[in-house]
Amino acid sequence: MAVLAGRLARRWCFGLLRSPTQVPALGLHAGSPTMGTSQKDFNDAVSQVKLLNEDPGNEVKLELYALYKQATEGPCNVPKPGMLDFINKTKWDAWNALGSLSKEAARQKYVDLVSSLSTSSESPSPEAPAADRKPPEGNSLVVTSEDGITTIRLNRPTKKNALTTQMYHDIVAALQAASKDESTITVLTGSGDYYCSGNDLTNFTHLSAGGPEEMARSGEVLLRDFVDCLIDFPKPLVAVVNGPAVGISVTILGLFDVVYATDRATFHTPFSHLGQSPEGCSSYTFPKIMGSSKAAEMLLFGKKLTAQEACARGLVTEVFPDGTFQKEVWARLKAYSKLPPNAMRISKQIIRNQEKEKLHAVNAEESSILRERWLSDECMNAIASFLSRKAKL
Ligand SMILES: CCCCCCCCCC/C=C\CC(=O)SCCNC(=O)CCNC(=O)[C@H](O)C(C)(C)COP(=O)(O)OP(=O)(O)OC[C@H]1O[C@@H](n2cnc3c(N)ncnc32)[C@H](O)[C@@H]1OP(=O)(O)O
Repeated sequence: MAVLAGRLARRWCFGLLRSPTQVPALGLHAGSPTMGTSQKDFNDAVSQVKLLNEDPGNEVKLELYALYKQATEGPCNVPKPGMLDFINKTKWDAWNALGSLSKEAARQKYVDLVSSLSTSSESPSPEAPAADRKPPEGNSLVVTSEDGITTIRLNRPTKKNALTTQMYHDIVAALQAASKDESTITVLTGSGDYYCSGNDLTNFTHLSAGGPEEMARSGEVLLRDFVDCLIDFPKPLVAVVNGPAVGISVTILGLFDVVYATDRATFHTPFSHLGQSPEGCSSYTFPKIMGSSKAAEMLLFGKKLTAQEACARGLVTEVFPDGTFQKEVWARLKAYSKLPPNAMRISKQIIRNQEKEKLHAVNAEESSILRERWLSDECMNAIASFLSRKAKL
């Protein structure tokens, strides 16, 4: 039981805002009276936090962090971290927002907040049976080949299949292998309830020695190579959109040959909200597919489309009821995979060759503009906001 509680506490502490309540010893005498709440109550609450059964989410963790700092050190008295130090800046903002709240009031609020959370080191919830457990996050990409179809499956369901930098590299490698293997059709799909929530926003927190400029430069190269690989992919490429799709997972759909979607899917490109700009050649493919004003509604204003709307606009080939989606789509793909592979390959080549150069030029330009966007205040503020859990799409 203690082991399980420890494991849960550890998982909780290694979240996005790392150990917001992992703080130095209090240095106060347990039991000394304070206004309304005793120091012992406060110390007990600090201990209880580590035994929470469920992750209370980053917003609550941030609040706990800020109250703890206020209760033990008083009003925020340290310099504001730099704009790119997302996590520390977010924590600083939360502490600073408490203004001149007294230490006693902060202790009381901390104790109240902890007691409102479900705390139980005594009765941890039992482990889910094997069949109900979430798949491990280790294998973020699963590639299989069967019945003439190579399937590249995004496999980070607990993160809504957000794309880490490693996954971009792995998808490129998988596509390169698929272009040479025996299969006739290649499919991209997702595990769990989402197709993909787009670029993993924590990619922006992995600063290298070269600082933000270097990070943006390597991001530009990664993005350009990833999209180039889709432009050049020689076989029929099909997206099996098993749930909502966000950001880059939507924009690249214009480079797929066929897009099948469940009626549960939505298509969202919130670039302006994120201080970013379109990629995946969507600044070219979307106006071509749906007309310039419908494309602008998506790419400038971030209008989220239902699967039916995306189909009406030509971004999606066909929509299926969620209940029969997998069965119907895979049956159809299996039948298509038996068509003569060379004929399909040559037909794709003729279609793609009409505009291959243009697509590569668009990709280079979009990637270069994004590199500048990533260094803008608008983009950094949006990412900091997501990381602090204040903003959701
Ligand atoms: C400079 C280096 C860059 C290197 C990369 C180069 C190439 C990139 C080029 C492309 C650039 C941008 C294009 C885009 O894709 S922009 C779109 C980015 N995506 C988002 O903004 C989506 C953010 N997520 C959300 O708004 C919501 O999570 C959701 C998708 C609407 C789902 O909401 P929900 O309530 O159903 O689930 P939620 O609890 O929020 O999510 C579960 C856990 O998953 C985590 N998560 C989801 N999406 C992302 C993401 N995109 N990045 C990181 N993490 C994500 C979420 O934080 C939850 O985690 P936890 O349980 O709290 O730990």
